[in-house]
Amino acid sequence: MMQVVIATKNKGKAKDFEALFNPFGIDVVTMFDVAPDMEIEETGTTFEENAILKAQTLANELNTLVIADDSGLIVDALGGEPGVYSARYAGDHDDEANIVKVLQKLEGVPTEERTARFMCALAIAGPNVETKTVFGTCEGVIVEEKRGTNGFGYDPIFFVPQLDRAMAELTPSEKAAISHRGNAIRKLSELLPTLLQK
Ligand SMILES: O=c1[nH]c(=O)c2ncn([C@@H]3O[C@H](COP(=O)(O)OP(=O)(O)OP(=O)(O)O)[C@@H](O)[C@H]3O)c2[nH]1
Ligand SMILES: [Mg+2]
Repeated sequence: MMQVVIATKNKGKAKDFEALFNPFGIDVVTMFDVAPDMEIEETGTTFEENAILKAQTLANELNTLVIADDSGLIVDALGGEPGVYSARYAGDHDDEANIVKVLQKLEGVPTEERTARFMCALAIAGPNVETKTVFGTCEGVIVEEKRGTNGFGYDPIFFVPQLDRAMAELTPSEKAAISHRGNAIRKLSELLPTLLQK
């Protein structure tokens, strides 16, 4: 079976990538499988910088083609926070604490001002290719209470007007069809055939 290596240690992201790649008969391999002890410090100040950093570091280590995802939530009323620091906004990878912090900061903010978007930068790096980056977004509104149990991160408070449900109320394939990650992958897939020929 064909496989793609993703430079991630986030199990929620890995599930998103499975929903995106498995329908094409492609297996998803993560750092848990190929580099469980490796820690990549995200020192960049943009999604793009961190995605490139993660993709190149793992690609150099494995000498193979690697995709990395750096992503986050941008809330307009919070001046773009939590942004690049989404995973560590309240506590390090503490999804529940991160949600509580966003909801507290938005207390009293009316629905029409609770607009937000998920951003995803995907970088692809490998031994014989020039590193490439693509971006995907998904527009939404931050609701006042959690809804649904699917997905990860901020999905329970991210309402998708297009589907009239929160991201955490979508099935993995429904999320894949509209998410920032799905939109970025669809751009990357246009580049993949050229990249893989090199
Ligand atoms: O509700 C969400 N649905 C999503 O679809 C989503 N995508 C990103 N995020 C948030 O942004 C952080 C990424 O930070 P991030 O790119 O550094 O990833 P990470 O540290 O979790 O894993 P890794 O890939 O770096 O190993 C994540 O932890 C989440 O808080 C999401 N939240
Ligand atoms: Mg990270």
